[in-house]
Amino acid sequence: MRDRTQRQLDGVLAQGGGGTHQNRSERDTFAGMYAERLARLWAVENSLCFGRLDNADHTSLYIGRIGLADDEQRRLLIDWRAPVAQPFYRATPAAPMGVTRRRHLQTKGRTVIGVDDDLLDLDGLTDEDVATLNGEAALLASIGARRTGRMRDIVATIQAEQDRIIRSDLSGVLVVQGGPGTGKTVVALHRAAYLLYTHREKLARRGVLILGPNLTFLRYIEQVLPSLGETDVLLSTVGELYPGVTPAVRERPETAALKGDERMAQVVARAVRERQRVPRKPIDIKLDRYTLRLDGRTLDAARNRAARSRRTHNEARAVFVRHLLNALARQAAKQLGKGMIDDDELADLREDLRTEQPVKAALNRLWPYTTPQQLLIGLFTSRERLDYAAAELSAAERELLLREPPRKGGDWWAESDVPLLDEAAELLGDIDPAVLRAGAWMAEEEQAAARAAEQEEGRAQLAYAKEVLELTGLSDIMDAEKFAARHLGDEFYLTTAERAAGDRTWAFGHVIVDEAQELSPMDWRMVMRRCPTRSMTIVGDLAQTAAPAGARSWGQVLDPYVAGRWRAESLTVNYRTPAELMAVAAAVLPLVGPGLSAPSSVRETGERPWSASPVEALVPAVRAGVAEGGRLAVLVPESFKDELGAAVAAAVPGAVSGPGTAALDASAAVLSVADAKGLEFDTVIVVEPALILDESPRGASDLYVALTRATQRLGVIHTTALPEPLARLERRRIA
Ligand SMILES: Nc1ncnc2c1ncn2[C@@H]1O[C@H](COP(=O)(O)OP(=O)(O)OP(=O)(O)O)[C@@H](O)[C@H]1O
Repeated sequence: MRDRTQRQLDGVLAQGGGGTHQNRSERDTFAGMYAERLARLWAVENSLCFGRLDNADHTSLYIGRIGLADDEQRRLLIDWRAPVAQPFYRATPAAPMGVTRRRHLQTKGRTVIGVDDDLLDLDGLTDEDVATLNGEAALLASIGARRTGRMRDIVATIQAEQDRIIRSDLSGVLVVQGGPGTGKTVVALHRAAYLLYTHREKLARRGVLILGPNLTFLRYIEQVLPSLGETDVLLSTVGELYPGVTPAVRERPETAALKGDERMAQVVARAVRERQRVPRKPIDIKLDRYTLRLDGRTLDAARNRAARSRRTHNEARAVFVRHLLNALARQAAKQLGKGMIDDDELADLREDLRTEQPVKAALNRLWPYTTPQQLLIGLFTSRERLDYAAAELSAAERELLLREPPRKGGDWWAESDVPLLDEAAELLGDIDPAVLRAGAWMAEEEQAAARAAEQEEGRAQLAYAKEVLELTGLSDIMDAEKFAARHLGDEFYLTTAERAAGDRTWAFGHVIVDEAQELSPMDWRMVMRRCPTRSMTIVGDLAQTAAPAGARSWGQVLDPYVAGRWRAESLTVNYRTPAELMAVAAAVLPLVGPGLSAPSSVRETGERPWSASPVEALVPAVRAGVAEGGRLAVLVPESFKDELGAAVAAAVPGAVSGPGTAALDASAAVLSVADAKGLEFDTVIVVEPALILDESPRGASDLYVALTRATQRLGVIHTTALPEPLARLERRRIA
């Protein structure tokens, strides 16, 4: 199939760029399609075939990452998402679904290196055999394996409770609550692949959005989907959802919490109305031949008419302007000594006035075109505007919102601003493209930003062109720049996901939210706008909520949108953390809140978690941990991050400080708990748990998250006394 696709692609590209526009665009479409198919076929190389089902009727089926048929259309391999593959994940001895044996195949390249059977035909088996059957060996081999720094797919070992979630209906909102390590992330990713496979028609055009907690996490999971065979998926954080803004400012938790509060929707709405306020006193507009006056009544009438038009602010401006220009034209006619004038004359006068500089200036002041950025900067840097727009907040709260204006070249946006920008964009609406192009109303910096975005686009096109040429082996004979100019028109080369990423108003076919407990009410308003059909999968753990504006119950989050219409599933088995470690984490749960229960671990390792003092023992402990092999993380209080990061990175070869791709690939990384959200490591060393506990209002959740990141070994290093639940850890002397 690869050879055939490669030949098809070569054929299309060899035709060159001539012909009519339509010919070219058809060729481009085919080239894009073949290149994508080729990439997909290369991505399934590892464990292409991982299972076999032997049926009671003596037929067999092979299960794999994708489906394959031979030239006579005989099925060679069944895609894991196909309905006939379902027994591979669901059949049990009690309900064998027509299957007598399920075989897991382990392969290296094209060689089978092991098989592992579940016998589902129970004749001749003891009760004990029956109780333990369910692909345990394959599962245990998979979860006990060393971690690579990237999440792997689990198509070969999906468990029955997970399979039910993966194949659940497309429509409606599905909430999956599950403790740490229960596979929420991995199940959500497989669900995306399953839905795109099963509902290709519906979803490919609209795409699927997957939201994760931070960029490191997205790097951690991004390879899982292509290896499952999907490309119409946009991975993003909530902070990246507003095109053109990259939040980089860290703010105080109280400020973030307030900005996530749903009262902010009212604040933004009032800030927009503030831009439409008209003065009580009349305004005089001096022109060459006469002076015109706009009195309070005329202004009020124009404003009310614009408001009643129910258009967005920027769109309603036309209504406002037209009303005022009419009033001005009538006055001008009077002053020019014309008695009654007809509609045509009025229209001429109006158009003359429209281009008069003093008139333009007055209209701009009265109802200014406004971008979401301008609105929020104007609001948060002016006490007066805040007093007006945020009158319902307390004085102390308004103080939290007040900020210095942006400095040239400096970062200004924080993650919690993003849903506010989105809210503002909804109310402000688009600015007429002709006005935008004229650009005069834009601040110089914004014009520069628009130019930079254009250049960035050009660079992205070029990079893509190089990639295609390399993939197709044509890079020696074709110049990437020429290729980009000829083949990559405005839109052609964009996948659904890329188009969606650049469009704030894109409506996705399905939205998956991971670590959903962290989203604030304002975040949810934005996310819901991206999914008008409310076809969503929401996965999270209320015991892990760290964000001050995060969720305390799923009902509280969802009832405002889909009251009584969402369904809940739970995952109860922890595939990551061994029982010895989970016992320690579970002891911390009562500090998080009443009534929470920990998931049960699927395996024991015999490795007991330990504690050691003082903090100076950290470097030798990291060295010893690295020597044991695998990947290690040191999880520290936010306030110690830089200092301890620098110390460990300087003393331990291969160790890195802080999040990012480097942290995923390093043998040891020093991270805050927030950086480690959703990730896992072979060994974890938690530093100063008492400080992690005290550092934020949700410190207990942070500590719980930290203690559940390890797949093998856990240590705690401290100088400050240990919190009570950790007091009985086995003491270790670090030499
Ligand atoms: N059926 C399975 N087969 C093999 N490995 C699995 C299976 N289910 C989960 N795992 C593994 O368990 C680990 C935890 O999964 P995942 O990260 O999805 O959990 P999570 O519920 O999102 O955890 P957290 O809430 O702590 O971030 C991963 O390494 C994942 O690959």
